[in-house]
Order: sequence, then structure tokens, then C-alpha cells
Amino acid sequence: MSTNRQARDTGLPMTDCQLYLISPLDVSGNFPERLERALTAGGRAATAFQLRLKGVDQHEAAGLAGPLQEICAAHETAFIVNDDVSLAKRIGADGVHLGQGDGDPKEAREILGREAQIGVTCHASRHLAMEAGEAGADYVAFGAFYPSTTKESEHCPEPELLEWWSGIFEIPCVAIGGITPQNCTPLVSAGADFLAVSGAVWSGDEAEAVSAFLEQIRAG
Ligand SMILES: Cc1ncc(COP(=O)(O)OP(=O)(O)O)c(N)n1
Ligand SMILES: Cc1nc(C(=O)O)sc1CCOP(=O)(O)O
Ligand SMILES: [Mg+2]
Repeated sequence: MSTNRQARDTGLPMTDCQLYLISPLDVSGNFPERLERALTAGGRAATAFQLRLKGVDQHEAAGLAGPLQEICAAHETAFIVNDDVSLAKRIGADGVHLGQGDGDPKEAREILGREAQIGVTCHASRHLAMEAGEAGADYVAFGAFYPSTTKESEHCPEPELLEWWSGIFEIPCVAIGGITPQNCTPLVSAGADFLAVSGAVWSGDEAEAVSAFLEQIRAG
């Protein structure tokens, strides 16, 4: 999940914001085919995919992860596990995403190793983001920028937070929460390195949605 922060340093327009797809809670049935469609839409694969399951035991989660992990590998998409460092280790995921109550990024690093991508939820907080950076996070996630039907949030950052973060720090920032092709442009312009998206992709035709996001990102 690297970015071209270099471009920002050279003063070139920052146009390479990337898509980070967050799974729905149910990834059974035809979800693997849907993921394949999403990752092949629009001429450019999403850079990262997060398996976000809740209340599923680890054995079952590992079984559900297998085919999705293969699809991500075939499309050079990082496979990130939400919440669960031990599941990430067990299945050899590319990384883990940790919320504020999901564990210590430093411990995750010890368990998963140097190459793992470790992301941390930072809500609308500069302080949490700086803490996450000091703890070795590979990205910090701010949200929810817009009302989300996937997850309730009491935090509501403004796009300026992305501008502030990316003006000072090299660690990539992720924008999340209610993001759609119609409302993403201010986040791209503010310097989001990744748009993390769930509902806007999986609630309809995933390929059309991904293509629409990529069009907006390129235009922004
Ligand atoms: C990229 C990204 N950002 C934020 C979250 C939210 O994590 P968390 O606050 O732990 O909430 P849950 O997703 O676990 O319900 C995320 N998953 N991914
Ligand atoms: C998982 C998650 N975390 C958020 C945060 O604010 O930290 S918002 C969110 C939901 C993302 O899904 P959608 O694109 O459907 O809103
Ligand atoms: Mg969590």
C-alpha cells in the first residue's frame, strides 16, 4: 500500500489516490465473483481489500478468506484483515487494520513482522494519528467523513484534516465513511492517499461503482 507521496514533494498534482475496498459482513455465496469484478473494473485494480467480518469464528473466517486472498493476490491487491492480528498471522495476510480497541500496533508488528501493513483508526483526531504514527502504523484512517450505513460513527472530520496530515507526515492517510463517487472529490483534493469504501461499491453493481470512483479520482 505505497503511495506516490513523492509527487506531492515535487509539486506535481497529486492524482494517485487509490481505492481500498472494505468487504461487506457477508462474503459467502457469490462474493468471490463480485470481488473479481470489482478488482478488474475500470482498468486499474483497487490497491487494497479489507476482510471485515464480525462474530465469525477464526476457523470459518480463515475458510472464507482463502478464495478472496487468492483473487487479491492475482490482482496485486493487498489483503488486509480487520480487527484480528492472529487471523492475519494464520492466513499470511498482507496486514491488519486495528481500531482503537483492537490492540496495540507495536504488538501487531512483533507478531506480523516488518513487511506487514498495519493500519489504525484515528477517527477525527490528530493526536490519535500522531500516536499511531509513532507506534509504527503504515497508514492512519480518518472518518467518518460522511454518514455511513455500514457503521455508525460519532466522529466527523473535515477534509482539512487530510490536508494537514499529508502536508506534514509521510505516512499515508485513508479517508473512510459514507464515501461515494459523488462526494469523494473534496477528499481526493485534500490529499487522501486511499478512499476506503464499502456500501457504495457492494450495495449495487460493484464494477460500475469502482469505475465511477476511478473516473472521479482521475478527474480530481
Ligand atoms: C480503513 C479502515 N478504517 C477504519 C476502520 C474502522 O475500524 P474500527 O474503528 O475498529 O471499526 P470496525 O471496522 O472494526 O467496526 C476500518 N475497519 N478500516
Ligand atoms: C468500517 C468503517 N469505519 C469507519 C470509521 O469512521 O472509522 S466508517 C466505516 C464504514 C465504511 O463503510 P461505508 O463506505 O459503507 O460507509
Ligand atoms: Mg475494529
